[in-house]
Amino acid sequence: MTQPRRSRPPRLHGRAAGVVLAGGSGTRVGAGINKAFLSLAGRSIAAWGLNTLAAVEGIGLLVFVVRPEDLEHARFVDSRETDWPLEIITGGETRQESELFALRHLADRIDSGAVDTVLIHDAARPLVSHGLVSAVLHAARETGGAVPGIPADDIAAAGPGDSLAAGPDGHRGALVRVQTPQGFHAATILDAYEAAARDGFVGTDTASCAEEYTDIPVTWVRGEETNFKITYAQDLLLAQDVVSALGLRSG
Ligand SMILES: C[C@](O)(CO)[C@H](O)COP(=O)(O)O
Repeated sequence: MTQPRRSRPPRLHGRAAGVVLAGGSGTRVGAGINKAFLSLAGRSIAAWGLNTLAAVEGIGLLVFVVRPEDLEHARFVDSRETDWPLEIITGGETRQESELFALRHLADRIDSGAVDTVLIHDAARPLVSHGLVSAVLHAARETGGAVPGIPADDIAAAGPGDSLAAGPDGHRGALVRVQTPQGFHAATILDAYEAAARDGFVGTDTASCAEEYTDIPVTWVRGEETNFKITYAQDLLLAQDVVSALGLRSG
């Protein structure tokens, strides 16, 4: 059931921009529509992450990246499921291209200094916590780039180039399972994506492009097991269980 629409406070302050990516087909979940718009405890999967990012001090605007065929769904999320206005744009053929389009959408505000940091998040990770978004934002502001990660203790060894620069709890250089949101100094990551576009580079996530095209020592903060990505139908069932077990609500 959809929540009643609430009035939108004239809030958006802060120089960080949140970007939520729902530009893939998201069909492996097998529901016939993009998983980002499936319902999780009364709101779309995408709305959960959007509302969490919106609540974080320092995030001043939200860009929601969707496929052209999902624009109607996105407008519904904007008008009925989030309290803050979304800037809805259409993405590209790949994640890399969708990120590029989001950064270009912000380019004027990045150039003017109105946006200093960008946090890029998967719509398919609805249960990211306020604390984790905040931690990534703070770390990104300190170091230029930060991602959430969970040490992959079950993997025996990390080869050179497989690891991030530094992380918490003595896990420096450890191999980690990377999540989102991934936060970066805005002007640096915009330049990186423009350079990558010129080269035809296609990375797997924001950190991979940063590692290829910037000198930022991408650091990581401890991620959360509950911040898993919904890919298959069973992931949605798990998310529903987590929501009810932890008594979570969106917005
Ligand atoms: C960025 C990411 O969430 C890291 O785990 C993951 O690579 C996203 O994959 P997707 O196929 O672009 O959703």
